[in-house]
Amino acid sequence: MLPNTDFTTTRAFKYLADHYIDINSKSISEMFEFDAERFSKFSLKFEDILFDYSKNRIDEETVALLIQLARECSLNKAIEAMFSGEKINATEGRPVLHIALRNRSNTPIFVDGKDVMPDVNKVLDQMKAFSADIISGNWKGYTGKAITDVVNIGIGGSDLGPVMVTEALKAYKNHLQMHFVSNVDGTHIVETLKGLNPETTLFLIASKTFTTQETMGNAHSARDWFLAGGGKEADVAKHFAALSTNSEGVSKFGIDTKNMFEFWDWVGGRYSLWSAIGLSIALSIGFENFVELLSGAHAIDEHFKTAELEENIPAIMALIGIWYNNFFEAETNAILPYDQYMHRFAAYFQQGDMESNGKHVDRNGNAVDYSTGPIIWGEPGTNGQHAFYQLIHQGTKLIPCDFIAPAISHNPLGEHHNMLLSNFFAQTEALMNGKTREEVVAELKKSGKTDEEIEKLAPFKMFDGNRPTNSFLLKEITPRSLGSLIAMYEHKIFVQGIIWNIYSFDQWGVELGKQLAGKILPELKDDSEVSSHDSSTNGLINQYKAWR
Ligand SMILES: O=P(O)(O)OC[C@H]1O[C@@](O)(CO)[C@@H](O)[C@@H]1O
Repeated sequence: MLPNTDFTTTRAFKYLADHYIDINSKSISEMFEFDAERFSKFSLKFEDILFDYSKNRIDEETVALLIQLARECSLNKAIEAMFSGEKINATEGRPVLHIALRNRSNTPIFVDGKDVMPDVNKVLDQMKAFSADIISGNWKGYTGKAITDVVNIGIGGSDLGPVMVTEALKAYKNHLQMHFVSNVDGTHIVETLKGLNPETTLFLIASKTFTTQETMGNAHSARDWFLAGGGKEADVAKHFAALSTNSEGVSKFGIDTKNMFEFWDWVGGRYSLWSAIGLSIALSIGFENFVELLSGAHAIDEHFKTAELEENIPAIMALIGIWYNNFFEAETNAILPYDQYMHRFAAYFQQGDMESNGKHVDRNGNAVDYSTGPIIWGEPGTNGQHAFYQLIHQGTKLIPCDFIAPAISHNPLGEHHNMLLSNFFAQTEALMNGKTREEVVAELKKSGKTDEEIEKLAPFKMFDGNRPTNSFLLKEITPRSLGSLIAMYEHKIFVQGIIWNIYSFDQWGVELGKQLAGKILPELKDDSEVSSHDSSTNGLINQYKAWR
């Protein structure tokens, strides 16, 4: 069982509340001034990833108290419970074992007395063979042509992970054109299928439950498109595969279950890219690179399981996040990858983090009286600098930021990477140091402004600084390093959920909207006036009917 501690009643919490006053009496830049060793004290390296957390509003006492907090919340016991297959997803009665999907050491992991690894490896072998067939052109469509385009149809965890990884690892892609359809808005599938040839298109219907409205709607439309384009019912098996836990639903849809790649209910949707859901990744970058991705994540799993908390990167990430979330009342966390290929990384962790820890009830079923999951957002650098960095630098909200960058670009072009990285380094420095009034006045004087102009302008050009950031510098974004980075964030989410005493692996909050949509859909079938809702919903529906 998971521990069940109210972290706000721990001694560490009380000490941290007192320490908050102390840490606010000094700035990050002052702490650097007084400690030449600060960078080495507050940075960790894992293989070719440097995690620098020194530009935070912390000192050694902060870190010690945060680690004490983790200990008082029995974090290590919780880690052990997850890795040993305990049913820690208690409201669904399931283990949480995405770590088994990438368990490259093949140590047995038991669920209900059965080692799951043989099944995991069986599906990996099936993915390997299938990927090789498609990539090599051995697999032929109904007119005998090789597959050229792959369309993954899925949403949430059945889309965001494959999209993020295939984009982040585009430098490793082969000749196959990858497409992703997720939204039930007809535009998404219509625009995606434009220009595709049914003879050479493979559809992956990615759905853990095989019941999700958007995915099933798009899957049926894809099949209609295929049949309208010349395919026959008998040809569906050559152009459709399913990635799911629901074999009954798959065969009911008409997909040959030999083209079904199964996974299990102990894989959460937002943690499923390592499973059969990752088939589009393997098709795009090759199975060997997919295994490298798994291996990178597995290396972090071992690190997370064994490293002392003081050197445990996911634990430190999580604890610093709790420091800002629960003591500085920071409501959001920005993830800012300085790499264009990583443009969907923040979006991926919007689901990963917010669907895991966006909870208001603790593990006893009681409403919490403290803040839980942060709002995750972000865009690649340097674009964000021209969009929302004004608020991060001079706004009234504290926004802890994670900056991520590779030292080596996959597209070295002149000075571009130096320009990109100069911004990566400068932004965290600027957020920390700010700009004092004296510096502003000196600058304005030098530019020839009069004293009166300086007096007027100075307040607007000052930066109070002391705005915290983490920096992740990767040697290069490779399948392995990306796998490690994703796993770091996954385990950060786990640690925060344990300390907030919430269940991070169910998602009951997504059900109500779906239920109400299911009630409204039949009302939209005809043009009769609707009056079964509040006046706003009735008004909106009836205007929709009048206009459509
Ligand atoms: O993979 P599937 O079963 O189609 O679910 C898709 C997504 O829908 C959810 O909102 C759950 O309903 C996400 O948790 C999940 O990743």
